[in-house]
Amino acid sequence: MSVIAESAVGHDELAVLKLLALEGGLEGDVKISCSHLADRLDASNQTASRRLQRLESADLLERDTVSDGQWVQVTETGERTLRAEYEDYRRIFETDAQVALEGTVTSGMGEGRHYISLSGYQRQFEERLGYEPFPGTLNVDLREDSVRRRSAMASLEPVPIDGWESEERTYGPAVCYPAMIETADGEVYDDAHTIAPERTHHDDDQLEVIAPDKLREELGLEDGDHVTVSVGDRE
Ligand SMILES: Cc1cc2nc3c(=O)[nH]c(=O)nc-3n(C[C@H](O)[C@H](O)[C@H](O)COP(=O)(O)O)c2cc1C
Ligand SMILES: Nc1ccn([C@@H]2O[C@H](COP(=O)(O)OP(=O)(O)O)[C@@H](O)[C@H]2O)c(=O)n1
Ligand SMILES: [Mg+2]
Repeated sequence: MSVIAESAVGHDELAVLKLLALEGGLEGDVKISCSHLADRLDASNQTASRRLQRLESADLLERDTVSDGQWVQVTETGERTLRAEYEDYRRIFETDAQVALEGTVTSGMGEGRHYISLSGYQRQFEERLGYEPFPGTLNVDLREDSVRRRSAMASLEPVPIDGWESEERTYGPAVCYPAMIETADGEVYDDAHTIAPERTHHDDDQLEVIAPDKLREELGLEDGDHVTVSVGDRE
C-alpha cells in the first residue's frame, strides 16, 4: 500500500507541495480551494484534487476539508522531502559553500588513535593539512537530517589522503575537508578537518574529526554533548 502511495508522488505532486509551502504550509494550516490551486497550477480542478490526495496518501500533507475549501499543512515527512530538493539545488548552485552538520560527541572503538599515529598517514597530514594531528578521531553521532545533508560535502574541495603499504599490509585512502567545530556554549575551534577513511567500521551517521589538539580538552567535550561541525572553506 505504502509503495503504491509513494510511487504516486512525482514531480507534479512535489510542485504542489512547494506551492503550499510558499503559501505558508510549513508554519501552520493554510486554507486553499481546489479552484485556486488549479489556477496556480494551470490545471483542472480534478487534477489539483488528485495531486492533493496523493500527497496526503504519501503522508506529505495533512488535510481537513470544510465547506468552502480545505485546510492543509505540510507534514514533517513533507518538509524533509522539500529539504532534499533544496539540498539538490544547493549542490547545483552553491559550490564551495559550507555544510553545517549537527550531532553529539560519542566514543568509538578506540581505533582512530592507532590509524592517525601511523607514519604513512602522519607524513601526509603534515604535508597536506599543515599539522600533526592529535592521535585519534573525535567521533560525532550525526542527527538524522545531517546524515542526509552530509552528501552535500561532495561539492566541496577535498584534501585526499592516499592509501599506502607497510611490509605487513595495505592501508586505505581517506578524504579530509577543512572544518570548524562549535559547541552548544558557542565555543569555536577553527583548525579541524573531517576525515572519512575509505575502509571504516562506521556508517554514514558517524562523522570523524581530527585536529592538532585534543578537542575534548580544548572544548571541554564529553559524550552526549551537542556540536555543530561546519565543513568546507569559509567564504
Ligand atoms: C586515517 C585513517 C585510516 C584508516 N585506514 C583503515 C584501514 O586501512 N583499514 C581499516 O579497517 N580501517 C581503517 N580506518 C578506520 C578505523 O578502523 C575506524 O573505523 C575508524 O577510524 C573509527 O575509529 P574509532 O571508532 O576508534 O574512532 C582508518 C581510519 C583512519 C582515521
Ligand atoms: N582531535 C581529537 C581526536 C580525538 N579525540 C578524542 O581522543 C580519544 C581517542 O580517539 P579514538 O578515535 O582513538 O577513540 P574513539 O573515537 O574510538 O573513542 C577519543 O576520546 C576521541 O574522542 C579528541 O578529543 N580530539
Ligand atoms: Mg575516533
